Amino acid sequence: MASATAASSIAAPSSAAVPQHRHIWIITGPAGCGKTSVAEYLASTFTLPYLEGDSFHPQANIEKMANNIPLTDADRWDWLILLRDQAVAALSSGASGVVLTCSALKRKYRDVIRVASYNDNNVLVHFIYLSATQELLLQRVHGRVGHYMKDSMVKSQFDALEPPTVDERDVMSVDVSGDFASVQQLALEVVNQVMASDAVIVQPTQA
Ligand SMILES: Nc1ncnc2c1ncn2[C@@H]1O[C@H](COP(=O)(O)OP(=O)(O)OP(=O)(O)O)[C@@H](O)[C@H]1O
Ligand SMILES: O=C(O)[C@H](O)[C@@H](O)[C@H](O)[C@H](O)CO
Repeated sequence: MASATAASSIAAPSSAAVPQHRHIWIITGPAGCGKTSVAEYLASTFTLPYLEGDSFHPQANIEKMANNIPLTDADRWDWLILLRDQAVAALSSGASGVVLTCSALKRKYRDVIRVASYNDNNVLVHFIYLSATQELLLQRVHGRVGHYMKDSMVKSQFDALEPPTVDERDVMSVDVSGDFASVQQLALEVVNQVMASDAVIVQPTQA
């Protein structure tokens, strides 16, 4: 039978896993892949600020998309730089990480966000790419109500898309063909893996 002694009943100070970096988590993929629900889930699970990339588009971009006109590279540059600046600002305000949604369809768009870590060695950028077929996203966008982006725009998103390649080592791909709960679980596993590899174990200082 275990018996607690006076000495063993005093809890020893425990070691702690402390992240070495601050993290920008970008949830990416074409319209309708589920960026919003994954981002909200991760932000609430890890208590991080959440930036909805679409809400930073200038009105001219929203009007184009609402009128079924795909954005060009020129339409996106300033928006991408603004998203990067907003993410960096969230970290500068003291957050240990920030979750950002951004379609980031092309490699050069992802490169714009990557600059955040070139400018600050304490910052790591990670892309969680929500992978789906065009057919599935057509169905999901078709079923969505009250959004300016209609299913007629899904094809143009895939035309522009440059799916991340294996040499983009900061990208983790998540298959979103499952239901909400299973997609959220896959995204959670990805974040947990990165956080585990970034952690150092800090032993408590002895009094
Ligand atoms: N795993 C899922 N299973 C079923 N439906 C889903 C799933 N994920 C998202 N949806 C639905 O698909 C639609 C598109 O999802 P959502 O708006 O989150 O995508 P998004 O990537 O944020 O899109 P956008 O870039 O256009 O803002 C929504 O109606 C959402 O409820
Ligand atoms: O780069 C783009 O073409 C845009 O960011 C789009 O992806 C939309 O903002 C989004 O899909 C809204 O539905």
